[in-house]
Amino acid sequence: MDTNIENKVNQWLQGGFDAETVAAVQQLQRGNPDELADAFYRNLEFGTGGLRGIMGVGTNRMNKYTVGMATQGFANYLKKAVKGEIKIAIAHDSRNNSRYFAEVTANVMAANGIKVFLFEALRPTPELSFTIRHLKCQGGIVLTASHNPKEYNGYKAYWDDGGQLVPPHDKNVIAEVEKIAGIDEVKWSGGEANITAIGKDLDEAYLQMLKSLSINPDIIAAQHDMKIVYTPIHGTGITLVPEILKRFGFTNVQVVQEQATPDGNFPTVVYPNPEESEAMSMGLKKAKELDAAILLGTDPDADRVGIAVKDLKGEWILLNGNQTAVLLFNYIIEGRKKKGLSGPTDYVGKTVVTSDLIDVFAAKNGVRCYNVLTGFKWIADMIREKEGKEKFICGGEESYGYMIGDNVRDKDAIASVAMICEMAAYARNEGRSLYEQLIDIYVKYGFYKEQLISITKKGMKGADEIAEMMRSYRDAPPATINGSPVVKLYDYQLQQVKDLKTGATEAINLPKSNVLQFILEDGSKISARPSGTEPKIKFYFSVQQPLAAAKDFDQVNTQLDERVQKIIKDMKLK
Ligand SMILES: O=P([O-])(O)O[C@H]1O[C@H](COP(=O)(O)O)[C@@H](O)[C@H](O)[C@H]1O
Ligand SMILES: [Mg+2]
Repeated sequence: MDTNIENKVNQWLQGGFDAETVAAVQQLQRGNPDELADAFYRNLEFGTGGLRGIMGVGTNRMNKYTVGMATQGFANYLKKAVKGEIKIAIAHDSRNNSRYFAEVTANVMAANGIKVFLFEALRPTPELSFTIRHLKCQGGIVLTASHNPKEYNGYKAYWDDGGQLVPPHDKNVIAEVEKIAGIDEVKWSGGEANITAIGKDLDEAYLQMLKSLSINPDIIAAQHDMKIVYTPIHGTGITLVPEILKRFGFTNVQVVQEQATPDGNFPTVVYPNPEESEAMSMGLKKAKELDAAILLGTDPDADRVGIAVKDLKGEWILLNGNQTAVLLFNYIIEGRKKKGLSGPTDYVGKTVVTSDLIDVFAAKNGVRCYNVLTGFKWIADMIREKEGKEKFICGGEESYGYMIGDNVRDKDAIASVAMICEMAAYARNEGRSLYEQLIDIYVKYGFYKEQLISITKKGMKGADEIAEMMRSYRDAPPATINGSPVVKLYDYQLQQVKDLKTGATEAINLPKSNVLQFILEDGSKISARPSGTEPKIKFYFSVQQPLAAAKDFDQVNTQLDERVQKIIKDMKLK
């Protein structure tokens, strides 16, 4: 065995870990050397969304010790970076061990003399972001692995603006964590008096803020009985989604009862991820039965939301994250304009792998649109940088995350559900459906079609394979894809975009990231990047074409679909 792994394993066998942990390590040693290597070959790292890993023993797993060491490192850094009193807020989702890890985190922070506001029970991630700002904390943590499978848990870490850690703070926290030689350097307990339970008051403040986001409350009043089906998929959404819909004025909200109870085993789904059609199937069934206007489903920590609506033939379809983002951004931009709320410095934010249709209609409406790297923390980072200079309106990304206004600095499914329902009510009031609305946008600005493929490659070996795939695309980019020449190559690792015809290069003004984008002569765009939260490599496809009239929708839709399939085939991804 690798000596690095061996050393770490020995440390866990001898270093004062509890008997149960030691026994579990020994059992892996005896029965499952591959699993043992995977559990110890590296330390859990801060990725796109903080720490995330499978629960179990080992340095590469989520457990009391890795959570405790991360927290001690975070505490050490906070103490160095902040002058005066330090306050932090802590929340958790419905996963197994989330409450326990939240208590471990609270105890370690408190034992370090930090004042802790700990939510009394599960709450949505965006509420934690709001709470940091509301209570003027210097940082915060949510114990959640978001939409990952049930074996996972995670640790989203926040700074004083309510956004997840970005450089230099993320690197600095990690450096502090790495300095911790062993678990006896962690202050596990002794500061209990520093912990204050929070709950209802924060809910109230957050809900009131959300209510103020409504653009057309009068239209909701007219359409209050629009039938809405909602599923929290056993997560935290149940704590606030029904309540915000009520406060927005909706009176006909049906919750999918079988998925209403928070449960870390997510017993009715394979993955608690609204991106997966399977996770939405129970909701869909109910929406069909009730002949609802819209179905919405949120992930366990209620920061992402998936929706389903009826298409032109009256069949239910799940919209992807780009389609929802397009509808939502368009509603907010146009709605603000109509209400006289827009201003000269208005801007929206999205990630580089999110539909370029948003850039197009934002520009046509006099709103700036900025692109950042994947990860909502980059949208939050941008807001902080532009604070006082430009006005943030909304943000979003293809992976079902949206943010409205800047009172929360992470994606917010509570706000999104309310706004999406308002948008559906608005369309309904005009005698239109959201699907028709989407087609109208395509006719006006161009038909953009996107698809995502994720290839799962688990463990140490999988990570190497993913790195190798990226390396070979980088070293030998394809000359053509689906018969169309690759004309531009964006390499975010090199921070440069290269015109492959002239050889000219331009700088990309974003932090380094392992992302590649191929732009084809026919306007198609293919992006590749390793996921920062799951053992996956992700490919994003985007094709486009003008749409002359709504009646041509089916035909152009088929053509664009075929183009995507051909690209996928040509790249040998299926
Ligand atoms: O997982 P969440 O919902 O907390 O969300 C986090 O991870 C998602 C997936 O990232 P990746 O493609 O690197 O796996 C990102 O899109 C999102 O911005 C980030 O906040
Ligand atoms: Mg989530």
